[in-house]
Amino acid sequence: MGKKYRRGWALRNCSFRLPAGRICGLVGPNGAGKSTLLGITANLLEPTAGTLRVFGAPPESAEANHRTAFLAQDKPLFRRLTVEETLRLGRELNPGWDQAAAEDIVRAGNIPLTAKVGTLSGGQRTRVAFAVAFGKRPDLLLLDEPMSDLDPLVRRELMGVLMAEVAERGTTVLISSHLLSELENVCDYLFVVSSGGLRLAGEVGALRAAHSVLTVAGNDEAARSELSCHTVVESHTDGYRLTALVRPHGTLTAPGGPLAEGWEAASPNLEELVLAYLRSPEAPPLLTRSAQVPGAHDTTAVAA
Ligand SMILES: Nc1ncnc2c1ncn2[C@@H]1O[C@H](COP(=O)(O)OP(=O)(O)OP(=O)(O)O)[C@@H](O)[C@H]1O
Repeated sequence: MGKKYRRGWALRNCSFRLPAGRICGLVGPNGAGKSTLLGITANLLEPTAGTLRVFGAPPESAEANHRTAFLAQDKPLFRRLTVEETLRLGRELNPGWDQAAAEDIVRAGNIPLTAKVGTLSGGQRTRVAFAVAFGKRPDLLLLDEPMSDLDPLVRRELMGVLMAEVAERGTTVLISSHLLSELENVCDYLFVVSSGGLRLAGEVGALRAAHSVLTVAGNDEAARSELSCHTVVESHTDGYRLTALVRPHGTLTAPGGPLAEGWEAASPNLEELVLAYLRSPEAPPLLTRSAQVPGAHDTTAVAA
């Protein structure tokens, strides 16, 4: 699946799958194509090439629309409506609407139902947009940098609501964010995009297990050449230690393994993994088996 704007391709040759029931972090630098991917999934944009399927159906189908809720980056709400009227609109547009769930989220922020949306702070508006998205009781929740204007306590609270919802209902979530530490706590699946292409996709645990952070004292060519039997995603030095993120081939630390004495190996956290791939656009992409679309070319499957 791909999307071309007048300036060029925003996404290109994106064939991947997001299995249903996952909470997937969508990560990448500014302009990588994250909002474009979410917009196509939410049926606000059309792909230029290839196809995207939501629950196996086209995004424009009634089924996909009915089961999907999208919280866009700019949280579009009608400024002249009151909070109460906004929730009523949600109720009228969505057959499965859960008024109690939506009102609970609004009330927890002490937002009067009679307040006009245009008079709310940015964070309060985000809370109302969250309430509308959750009130829909979606099977797929698309969140585009949802937490950026929220204070830390509210972030934690709404993340808690998100986790409870997902645990209770098995909702599939695709959430874009630049806050890697926050994603690490909630996501069990990860997509890393850069320059319109997918770099990493799969279960966070499997992606971490497929990589190692290797360090060694010094900074010489000999040390770098010892890494050549592995796929080196990225390496850097602070002048004293060489650090590399690699996809190891074979056992690293076993006696007689491919690394000489002095090397230390550790499992990367999500932040180390993402940063290494973003720093090295030339590193080969990695999709775990569950993220691949078997036999399909230029097809993206969400909640499949
Ligand atoms: N309506 C548009 N017209 C032309 N180009 C666009 C349009 N929307 C996005 N683009 C371009 O497509 C590319 C991807 O943009 P997109 O908004 O999907 O990135 P993003 O990963 O969400 O970025 P950010 O992290 O800054 O929100 C960028 O180069 C952007 O300039």
